[in-house]
Amino acid sequence: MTREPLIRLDGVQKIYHTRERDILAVSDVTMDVEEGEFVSLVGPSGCGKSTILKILADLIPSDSGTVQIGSADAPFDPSRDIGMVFQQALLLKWRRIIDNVLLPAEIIGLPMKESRERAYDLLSMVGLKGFEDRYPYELSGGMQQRAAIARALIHDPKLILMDEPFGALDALTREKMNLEILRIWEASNKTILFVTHSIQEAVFLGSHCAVLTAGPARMADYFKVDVPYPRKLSMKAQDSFGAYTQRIYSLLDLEDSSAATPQG
Ligand SMILES: Nc1ncnc2c1ncn2[C@@H]1O[C@H](COP(=O)(O)OP(=O)(O)OP(=O)(O)O)[C@@H](O)[C@H]1O
Repeated sequence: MTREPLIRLDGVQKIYHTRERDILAVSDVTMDVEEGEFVSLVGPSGCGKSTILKILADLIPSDSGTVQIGSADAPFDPSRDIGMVFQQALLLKWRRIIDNVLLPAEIIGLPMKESRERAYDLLSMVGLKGFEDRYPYELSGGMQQRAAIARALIHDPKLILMDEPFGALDALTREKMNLEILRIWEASNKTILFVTHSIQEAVFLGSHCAVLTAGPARMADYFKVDVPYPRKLSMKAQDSFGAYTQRIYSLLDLEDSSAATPQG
């Protein structure tokens, strides 16, 4: 028996209606995401990446096509089963780190004793053991983003949506966080959809890559990245890795499209 995908998008389209004009933000996005996958959504600014995450989070409706998350056997409730991480950590500056991590649990109304224990475990998992009682201003940008990741995991969601989570970090911290997020993904067994502008980051992290193009917004490709985990930064120098980044450069018209590309 084949397992149903966690997410099934089929012909999804989104048009924003403004006073001046209609904006085709997403045109015909089709993809299946199996539980436990790490899917990178890569593309230029304005190609509709955030719009896709908003549709998945049930924050906005799509205009046509099918959006299915979960199944009759495994129902999915966006308010409980999704954790979100944004470009900015968005921690409440008057709350200690532990209390920031506990915020979604408080909002949903989860039992506090168990949640507090889980928050300590998560902060340890993201490398913030010993920083539980600090305030956000006492942490670096990378540490704040780790706290935001712990907060996204506190209610044990099935799906993590990450919108350019490392976009505001310096290059070295970003590479370190790339390794961290893979470690957290492997330890937590979650399904992750990860939006990025960085082609290198998309390939390095993803078990699959969805490539979106702007003008008009459309899904140009969806392929499996056949590079084994655990991934190491040195893998970026491998031919197979380069072939995947080349494939995306070609799709985005950033490179000579005659270069060889792997089949996914
Ligand atoms: N609420 C809105 N009303 C009108 N247009 C919108 C709205 N939100 C997004 N858009 C437009 O839809 C298109 C896709 O936007 P979206 O934010 O999804 O792109 P993106 O790929 O996430 O961009 P970026 O990488 O710059 O964050 C853009 O042209 C944007 O201007």
